Parts: sequence; C-alpha cells; structure tokens
Amino acid sequence: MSNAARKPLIAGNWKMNGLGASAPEFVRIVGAYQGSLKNVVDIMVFPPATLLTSFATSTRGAGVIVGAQDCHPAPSGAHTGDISAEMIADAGGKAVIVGHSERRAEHGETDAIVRAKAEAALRAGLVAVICVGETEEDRDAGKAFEVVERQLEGSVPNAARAKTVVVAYEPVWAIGTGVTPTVEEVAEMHGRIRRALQARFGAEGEGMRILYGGSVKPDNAAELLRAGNVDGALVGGASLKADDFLAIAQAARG
Ligand SMILES: O=C[C@H](O)COP(=O)(O)O
Repeated sequence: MSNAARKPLIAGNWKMNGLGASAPEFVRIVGAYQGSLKNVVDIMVFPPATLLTSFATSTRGAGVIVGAQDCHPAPSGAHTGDISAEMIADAGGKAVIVGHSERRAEHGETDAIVRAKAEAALRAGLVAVICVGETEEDRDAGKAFEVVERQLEGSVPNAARAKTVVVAYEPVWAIGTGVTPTVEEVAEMHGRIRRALQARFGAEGEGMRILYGGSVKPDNAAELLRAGNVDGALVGGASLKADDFLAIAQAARG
C-alpha cells in the first residue's frame, strides 16, 4: 500500500499552552478546514484539557477532531488530577495522545502503562495516538530501531485497528530543537514501523497511519511528508499558530 492509500493526518499537540484567549486560533483552523482541506486531509487538535469542551463545541459538524493529551487507564476512581478516556469522550473528545516522550520522561510512563492507556482509549471509543521514539543516546548507541520496535511491541494493544490507532514516531532529540532526521532516516524508521505493524496486525497494520513528529514546520513539512510510510505529522510548537499549522496541513495535500 502506498502513502496515497492512507488519508493524511495532521495533528497539533498544544502541550501545556493555551488559554481561553487562544480560541480564535482554533476557530481559524476550523474555518479553513471546512474550505478546501476537508476532503484531502484529516486534522486533529489536542488542546490542554481545560479547553477540550469549548474546542469540541466549536468544531461540531466541521470535521476537525479534538482530543486530549493523556488519559488514565481506569474509567473512574481515586486518581487526583487525572482524567479518564470516558471523561474525554464525555467532553466531546474523539482521540487521545498516549505515551508522548514528555510523559514517558517526566512521569515515568513505561510501555505497559502506555498500553493500558491506549486500551482505555479504545474502550471509550477514542482514537489512540501512540507515541514512540528514541533518545539521542539510543541513536548514538545504534539502538534506535531496537528501542522503537520494543516500544511498539509494548505500547500498542492487541485490539489495535487501522481506524482506531495511529502511531506517532517522534525522535526525542528532534522535539522542540529545530533539528530533524534526514528524509532518508525518517523513511527508514517508518518502514521499520510499518513492517512491525504488518507482522503483528496484517492488513490492519498496513492501513494504520504513522505520523512523524519533531520540529515539523511549514518550511520542512512537504519534504518530510513525502517520505515513504509518512502518513502525516504530529506538530508541537508550530501548531499554536493557525497560519503555520494550516500551512503544514496544506503541505499534506501532496
Ligand atoms: O507532540 C509533538 C511533538 O512533541 C513535536 O513537538 P515540536 O513540533 O515542537 O518539535
């Protein structure tokens, strides 16, 4: 299956950024999406949880998917400060990021925890965007493929299907640094991820979208998105400005 058989997906992760005053940026994304983009690219936006409901309300009917940046594995309970996948769905969210490297590093999330969170997402009817990626140390030690394949094996649930799971490859050393792997390096890693997904999930693994993330900007998006098995991007910093994010979405048109 070529890239063209999978609808591109551009996802914006706002991380811990955004106040009520940021809503107009999102409204501009929704407006532009309804114009020319809707038929050629899927768009997801992951605002902080405080903005989830208002963004979900403003996108209703427009097709931009809104999601959360994390969820707890349990549906409810005594877990102060956490939110469950069911709560995200109740708030109008349709997707959730799990296993982002910032959560793995800052909150000690293991592959088993990430998998439990992805399973919670599927239980609640959300799309799980499961992040994997090696550190600079891993890459320098020649262990990038091994690390990413181990994360995939440990983090992706057995129930994963093409419509319910998206994999995001984000080399940790490329996040927020302005440094990216070469297009060849991205294609090589995405090819490895594709083969691992196919080996485990067959045709469903062939259809699963694999996003690249890490310093994607309007000026490098087109070449990164042309690489083999790159089905879209998970964008951090450049997703905070509607113009930049929409320029990246335009680049996904091919
Ligand atoms: O989730 C998004 C990624 O961590 C990429 O962030 P960045 O585009 O700011 O490098």
